[in-house]
Formats: sequence, C-alpha cells, structure tokens
Amino acid sequence: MLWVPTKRAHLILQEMHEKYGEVVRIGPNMVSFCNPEVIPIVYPTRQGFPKSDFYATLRPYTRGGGALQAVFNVTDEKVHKQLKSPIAPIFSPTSATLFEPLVDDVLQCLLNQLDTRFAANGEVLNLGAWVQFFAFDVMGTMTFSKRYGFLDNGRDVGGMLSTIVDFMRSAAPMTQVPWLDRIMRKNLIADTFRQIFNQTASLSILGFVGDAIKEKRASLANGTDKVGDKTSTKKDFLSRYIELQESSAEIPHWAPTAWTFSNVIAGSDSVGSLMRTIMFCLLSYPNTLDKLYNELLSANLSRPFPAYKELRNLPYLDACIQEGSRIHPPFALPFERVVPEGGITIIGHFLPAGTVVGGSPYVVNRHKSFFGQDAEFWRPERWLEKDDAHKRRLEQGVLTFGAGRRVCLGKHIGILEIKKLIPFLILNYDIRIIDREKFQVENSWFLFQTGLYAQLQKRPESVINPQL
Ligand code: HEM
Repeated sequence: MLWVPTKRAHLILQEMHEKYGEVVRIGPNMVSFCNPEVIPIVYPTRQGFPKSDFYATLRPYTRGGGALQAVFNVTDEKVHKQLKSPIAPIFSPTSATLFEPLVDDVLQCLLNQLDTRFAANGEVLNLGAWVQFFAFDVMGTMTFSKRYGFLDNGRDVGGMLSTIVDFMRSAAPMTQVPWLDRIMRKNLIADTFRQIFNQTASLSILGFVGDAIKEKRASLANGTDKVGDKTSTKKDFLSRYIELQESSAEIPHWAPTAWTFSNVIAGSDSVGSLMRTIMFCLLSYPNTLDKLYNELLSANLSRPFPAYKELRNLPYLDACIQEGSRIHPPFALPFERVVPEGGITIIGHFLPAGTVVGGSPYVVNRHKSFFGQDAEFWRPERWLEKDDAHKRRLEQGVLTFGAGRRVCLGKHIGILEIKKLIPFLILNYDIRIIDREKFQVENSWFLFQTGLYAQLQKRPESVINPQL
C-alpha cells in the first residue's frame, strides 16, 4: 500500500525480485512471482482460481446498486460465467473484424484534425493526447456509435479523461487493502462526501453509458436506429448486447450496462496506452521506424487507411506490437488470484489455500532468462529471429493481456485498432519526436504516460495521390 502512491510500484517490485528471487512475499497474505513459467499455474483456463478482492476496489460505486460489477472486476466465478458466456462470441478474432468500418470512421476524423491543425503549419502536437482521444472515440463509436467528442474538439471534453486518472490514483492504493476501501469509499456516507466535492470519473462515465443505453433502447424501439438494423455493416456493441439480453430470459436486465461499462473501462485507456508506447518506441528508435515504414511501403497498402486484411500478416508490424505490449503493459500491478483448496507449488515454494498470488506484467515481461538479457529494451527483432514455435513461446510468456480463464476478452479488438492506427500514422505522416526525456510514466494500476510531443508533416506521396 505504501509502494503504490509512489507511482513506481512496478519498479520497486522489480527491484524486490532482483534482490530476493523469483517468488517474493510482498504483503501479509500476498506473494508475487516474476517467472513467466508460472503463468499457467496461477492463471489456468478452468474455474477454481478466482480473482482476489483487489478487483472489488475497482468497481465504481452506484447509489442504490452498490458497487457495479463488470466482466473485468467481478470476482464470483458463477456471475463471471453468466456475464461472459453470452458475449464471448462477439469478441472472437473473426467477429472483431466486423468493427473495422467503425474504426475507419474515427480514423477519418483523426486525419481531418491532424491535417488541418498540425500538418499544415508544423505546430508541435501532444501526440500522446491525440492517440488517447482516438482510442476513446473509437471505443465510443464501436460501443454506442457515438464519439465522446475528444477528437472533434481536440481536448478532454468534460474533463472525463482527467477524472479517470483521479479515480485510478485514489483506487490504486486501495487495491492493496480492500477492507479499507469498503470503509473509505464504497458506502453511502463516503459517497455523499465525494459527491459534494467532486463527481468521480466512474460516475461520469456511468452517466454517459446509462444515457447511451436509454437512447439506444428508444431508437431501437421506434425503428430510427440504423446501426441496430440487422443488415447494417456498422452494428455497434450496444445493439448486439441489447439484442442478446432481449433474446434470453436468463440474462439479467442489468447485463447490457455491465457489458457496456466493461468495454469503456477495460478497452479505452488500455488501447490508448499501447498505441502511445509503440509510437514512442518507434520514434525514439528511428531504425525500427524506418524498417516498419519500408515494410508498409512494400506491402502496397490501401490509402489513407490500410485494410485490416492487408495488415494482419505483416511480420515486422506484428513484432512491433508484440514488443510494445511486452515492454510497457497498460496495467502494471500484480494480477491477483486466490489459491484454491489443496494449495499450489510455484518454483519450489508451496502456497497454502487462501494465499493471494499474482504476477505484475511489467516485471514478468522483463524476465531476462525468458526474453533475453536485453529484455529491458525495445527490440522488435526478438520476435522474428527464431521459428514460429519460439515466437509462440514468447507470446505465452507475456502477461500484458492477462492469461487463462480471465484473459482479456477484447484483445483481438484492441489489436485491430492498433494495427489500423500505427500504419495509418506512419504511412501518411513523417513524424518526429520533440524530446524523448519529456515522456513520463506513472503507475496508478493503469500505467499512465505523459509528454509524447511531436511534429508531423504530411508525406508527399499521400498528398499527391491519396488513392494509392
Ligand atoms: C489492447 C489493449 C488491452 C490490454 C493490454 C488489455 C488488458 C487486459 C487485462 C490484463 C485483462 C485481465 C486482467 C486480470 O487478469 O486481472 C483484461 C480483461 C478484460 N479486457 Fe482487456 N485489454 C485491452 C483491450 C481491451 C478491449 C479493446 C476490450 C473491449 C472491447 C477489453 C475488454 C476486456 C474485458 C471485458 C476483460 C475481462 C475479461 C474477463 O474477466 O473474463 N480489453 N484486459
């Protein structure tokens, strides 16, 4: 709990593992591991290894409804199954590609903004913020066919993004002492005080989600919702969620809210963070940027937005995304689980039932014997230098998307967004980082980043013939 407010808990944990070994007790009942070989033991695909109360602290508090459960933060395995099973098919690799037209709509908006605001006059832009605006507006568009307006206005509309940072800063230390969270944050009295002084991020997002659901139900009922139309190529998540809930009496009426909320909370900042990491690393290591640019050029891609099917199998692009996920995971405290009856043994240490155990992706992803002595550094080539089996093994050692039964549901959607954005930026703009020292990272469970400033110019070939 004392490490977390320093905002460098990932670095302290890394030091602890260097000092004390691969299995370290970091709290009265909490054990951290750093070796990727442990992943299948602590995160199996079967039931029976539940999430700890860490996740309860991440639930937003709602008056009347208590703390809102979402797929991501639910700890009861039965409720998790009830919530996840109906929607899992929507997140399959094939279904993920159905959202591509919605991503293209938002890319068009980004293109217009970058061209008019920055490419024309060489003004310095906060690339990190624009990438974040993009990630949020894409998730809004995919979820309710609505942009929040971050890209259109070029700013954090309504302070929603900064309130997320505030929410995470106050929630993150509580993840380490869930009982204190119940006393200090998750009850009517504490909530009344908070309401008087400020509106929390979770509530402002919940308000947005609640309004969007009401509007959607109304427009589906009166037939004015075009994206809810079964033949539409731009069908959003919410239309699919409402359809699912209405088709089965067993799905509770609150499920679409929980599903929608999961998308917004789990799938916006995380994607934005990975996009920023990849852009930061590419711009900081121009040899890798050139290599990627050449790969994209020789792939003869559609402009201005390459199609996902053209990008899916480009090896260096894929290696850059894998390396970005490895080196800078968006969530960077240990993913806690509770050891079941009978206990488990990890790297020669027996952990009895009830012990909380977890690995931080930041630390696990930098394990030197597993990823190489240069694991601290950005080197996309590590993914390509041996055969496919080696690449698959490395992939299984990266904990960025979680693992096993509670692995990220939106991974394929997130990768689709990233694979669309990075080539779009690199092919259309010549981008230079302004000062890499300004790039700062803060760990408040989300690994927030600031200070990615850049200048960009439209590449001549994309101006002369945008159809190329
Ligand atoms: C590309 C960036 C993303 C990263 C790095 C990421 C990471 C994660 C991680 C680490 C977990 C599990 C954490 C744990 O064990 O506690 C998770 C779960 C989840 N993610 Fe993602 N995520 C990303 C994108 C998305 C997107 C785009 C969506 C939605 C469209 C999404 C939806 C979810 C959901 C619903 C869960 C809960 C799954 C369950 O508990 O069964 N994520 N994500």
